[in-house]
Amino acid sequence: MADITTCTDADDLADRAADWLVDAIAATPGRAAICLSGGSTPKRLYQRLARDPWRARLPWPRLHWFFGDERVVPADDPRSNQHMAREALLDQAPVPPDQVHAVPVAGLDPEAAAAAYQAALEHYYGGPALDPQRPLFDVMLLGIGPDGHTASLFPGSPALRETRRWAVAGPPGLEPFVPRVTLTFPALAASRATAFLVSGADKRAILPRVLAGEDLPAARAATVPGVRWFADKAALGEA
Ligand SMILES: O=C(O)[C@H](O)[C@@H](O)[C@H](O)[C@H](O)COP(=O)(O)O
Repeated sequence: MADITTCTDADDLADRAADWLVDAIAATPGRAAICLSGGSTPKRLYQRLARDPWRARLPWPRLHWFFGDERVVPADDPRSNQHMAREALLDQAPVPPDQVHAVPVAGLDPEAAAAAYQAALEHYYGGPALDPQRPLFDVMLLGIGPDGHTASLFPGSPALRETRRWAVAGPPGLEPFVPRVTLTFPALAASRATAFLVSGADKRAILPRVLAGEDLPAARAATVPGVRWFADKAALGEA
């Protein structure tokens, strides 16, 4: 049975997810890696983390920030996940700049960006092989698209079959139709704690399909033990 926190609305979802994240980090000793989701839903959560009470409760000097996927556009492009996260959180809080590990899209070559991100992940982790006893991330935040994608793992994408690399380039599956870099299932699964944030009536059709375990990327990513769901009533069809 899915562990779903039913939230009144997008603001309540952001409050509850922020509390969950702060508690998850408090339970993690030492350096901690938070992998941010893109899209629009998480923005409210990120804005909350930058302000009290959550700001005061986060151990900023020991936090490292990663991205579950990125649109291969300039870092200052409004479609960039890095751009959204910096505006909402990373440039608004005491985050050491070298602890933000954005997908390197500067050259705008998706394959090169994926390879560079893979190298950055391996450098942070300390090697190229994931140890199930030692997760890569401490917190993984994910969303679901109306087609059942998560990160930039879209239905039918070759990236769904990747078992070795942690980050790959891939085609867009939905707006914005720009090339993507995405974490793969092995990387998404390598997290101590995982939460899906699902808000809005446009998720009303896809959410029950994902929760039912249909063959969809978000459903596969949600098979990790202990996954949490924060969904508002609009997405649950209760509003
Ligand atoms: O780059 C992206 O778009 C995200 O990583 C993507 O996986 C997102 O989580 C879903 O598309 C849901 O997006 P919304 O939260 O905007 O509905």
